[in-house]
Amino acid sequence: MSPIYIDQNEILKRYKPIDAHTHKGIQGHALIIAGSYGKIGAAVLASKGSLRTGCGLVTAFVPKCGYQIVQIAIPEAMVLTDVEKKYLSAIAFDIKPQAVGIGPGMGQEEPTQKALHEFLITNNIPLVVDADALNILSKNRSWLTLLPSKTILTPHPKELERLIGEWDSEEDKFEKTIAFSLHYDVIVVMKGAPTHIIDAETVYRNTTGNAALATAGSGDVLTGIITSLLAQSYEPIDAAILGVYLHGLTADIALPETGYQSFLASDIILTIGKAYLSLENLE
Ligand SMILES: NC(=O)C1=CN([C@@H]2O[C@H](COP(=O)(O)OP(=O)(O)OC[C@H]3O[C@@H](n4cnc5c(N)ncnc54)[C@H](O)[C@@H]3O)[C@@H](O)[C@H]2O)[C@@H](O)CC1
Ligand SMILES: Nc1ncnc2c1ncn2[C@@H]1O[C@H](COP(=O)(O)OP(=O)(O)O)[C@@H](O)[C@H]1O
Ligand SMILES: [Mg+2]
Repeated sequence: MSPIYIDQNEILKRYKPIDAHTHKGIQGHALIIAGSYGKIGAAVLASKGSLRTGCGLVTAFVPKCGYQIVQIAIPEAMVLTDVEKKYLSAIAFDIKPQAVGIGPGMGQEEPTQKALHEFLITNNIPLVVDADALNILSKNRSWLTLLPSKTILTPHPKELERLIGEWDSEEDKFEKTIAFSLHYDVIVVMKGAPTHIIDAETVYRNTTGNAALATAGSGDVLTGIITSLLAQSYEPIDAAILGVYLHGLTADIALPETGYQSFLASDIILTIGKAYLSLENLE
């Protein structure tokens, strides 16, 4: 297994500069399904990450307790609420998003597990699956076959272990993840230092990012970034590659100002603009 390095060359092959005549109606609508009582912040971080990455519209689907929080934290986002107060129990919406990001801060209550199952049975919108949605799938492995082809899964190492089982070496970890990607026809973003992306037998290795990203919510923001790119019509593999690269690049750009310790997940969101601008300068 020799990886393809995700560097400036790989990014410029994939990056699509903005069309001067675009408008919010064709710039992509991302739906973020996330949050539970005490973890509405995860929905806020993912939704804000989506908006800053350039999709035209973002809707957050959250439990009722998240309504005011998201509206106040992000006036640009629209909010739909579940019937339940503290957790998700029935995922229903009458909008037509081009991509859905599901899982950050969602918890694993029984009704939430059922809601995810029912959503997956009918959903055919391109999907990013993270955090508790991954943990629920690990507990209900037969539901993995319901994922649309080339769904993007974004596990951190513990979530990956829950999905593929324990590994006894790095090589074994990659072999198991490749087998998983092939079996379920999904893209696996193996988050870490560095992050690898597995698309069937192809392995990509990211070249951006640093230890400043070891902070609460940085994965939630990545989910928002990749969902936004997917909503903007990037192919799933390109959304995963560009998303992971931009996410890491924000930490590299911000580091001289924040240092490792004081960097927050919100700084990723604030620095996405500079990360994009650095791509424009490369062209
Ligand atoms: N502000 C918020 O609302 C936040 C909500 N969050 C949500 O909280 C829920 C729980 O997420 P967690 O990831 O904390 O819980 P998990 O139980 O999935 O993961 C934590 C465990 O994984 C291990 N781990 C994590 N990253 C690792 C790495 N790079 N290498 C080795 N081990 C690693 C940790 O040591 C720990 O044992 C998720 O739904 C998540 O989205 C978190 O993102 C934190 C912020
Ligand atoms: N030391 C590190 N170097 C580079 N990237 C890191 C490091 N630690 C964490 N990250 C990145 O930060 C993100 C953490 O995601 P995750 O663990 O899901 O966070 P959370 O669930 O709190 O949002 C991943 O994208 C991971 O690759
Ligand atoms: Mg996470």
